[in-house]
Amino acid sequence: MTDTVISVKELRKSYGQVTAVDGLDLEIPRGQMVAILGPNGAGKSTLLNMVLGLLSPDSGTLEVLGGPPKQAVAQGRVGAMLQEADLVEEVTVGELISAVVALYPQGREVGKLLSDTGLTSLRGRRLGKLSGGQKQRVRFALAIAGSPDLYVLDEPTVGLDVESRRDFWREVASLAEMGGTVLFATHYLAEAEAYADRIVLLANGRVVADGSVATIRSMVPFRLVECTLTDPDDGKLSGLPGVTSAELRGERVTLRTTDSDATLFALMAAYPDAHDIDVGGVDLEDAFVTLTHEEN
Ligand SMILES: Nc1ncnc2c1ncn2[C@@H]1O[C@H](COP(=O)(O)OP(=O)(O)OP(=O)(O)O)[C@@H](O)[C@H]1O
Repeated sequence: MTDTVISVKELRKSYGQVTAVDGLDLEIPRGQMVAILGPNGAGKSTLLNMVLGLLSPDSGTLEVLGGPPKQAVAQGRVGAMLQEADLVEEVTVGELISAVVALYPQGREVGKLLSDTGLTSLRGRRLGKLSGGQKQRVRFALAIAGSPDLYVLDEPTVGLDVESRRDFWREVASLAEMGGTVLFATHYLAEAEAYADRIVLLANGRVVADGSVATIRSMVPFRLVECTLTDPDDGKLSGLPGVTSAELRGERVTLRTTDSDATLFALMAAYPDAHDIDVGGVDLEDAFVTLTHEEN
């Protein structure tokens, strides 16, 4: 059995004049939890739809579980949760989930599936009567109903409240612990930071960064120096060695710098009363903005 779950080489897809995926290479091994990040229009959904066999590439190769995506999906080895997938309104949660579980050779036990996805109390309710977040939980239950090898989740936590999000990620982590491979797209960077083993950052249909959160953060050649000053002066701070930008919020100052040592020495000389000083790397959000802007 192959240990590569997704293998993508030189993948391209355009819609008329718009190039959505532009020569993408990606290998995802079994058991990895991979977040696909990128600004609006970066090509995330197009990539996921090709992985699910819903869209055909224009060129390049794409294999899922060692064969064409449609084959892996037909074998029930891929579970998907798509943005705003429609649900039949008239049937109840229990009826739908039982019917879908029965389609799979390795369908999960319905009662356990309902409790794992927080749907037990909604079992008898018609889908048309569910709230947006409850529908999202049903979509998740459908994605995991067949105990697939690969989970493809497109913005899975949109519409979920704080507690449901936490429960959702706990469940996804347990799927990965049991050897499942998870590929998810999200705009919630904190979720990617907390749960992904690996981040693939897309911009304009290309991979601009690929690695752990720490790797992605270290790709940005800036550090942040934060401190509290009495009477900070924007112009003076921006002129300190290494500083590329200064942000002032009252007396709290954040300096972006390419040379934190030089900045710090100059800062202490210019403002001897500087206190509560923090020096650190950029966070994932800063790295995201910097790396995707460079691409543009
Ligand atoms: N059916 C379509 N017809 C024409 N253009 C499309 C179609 N679907 C997507 N596009 C375009 O392809 C590009 C990539 O879109 P895609 O939906 O893959 O991006 P995304 O990263 O998922 O974006 P978002 O974060 O906004 O969901 C965008 O420029 C988009 O406008």
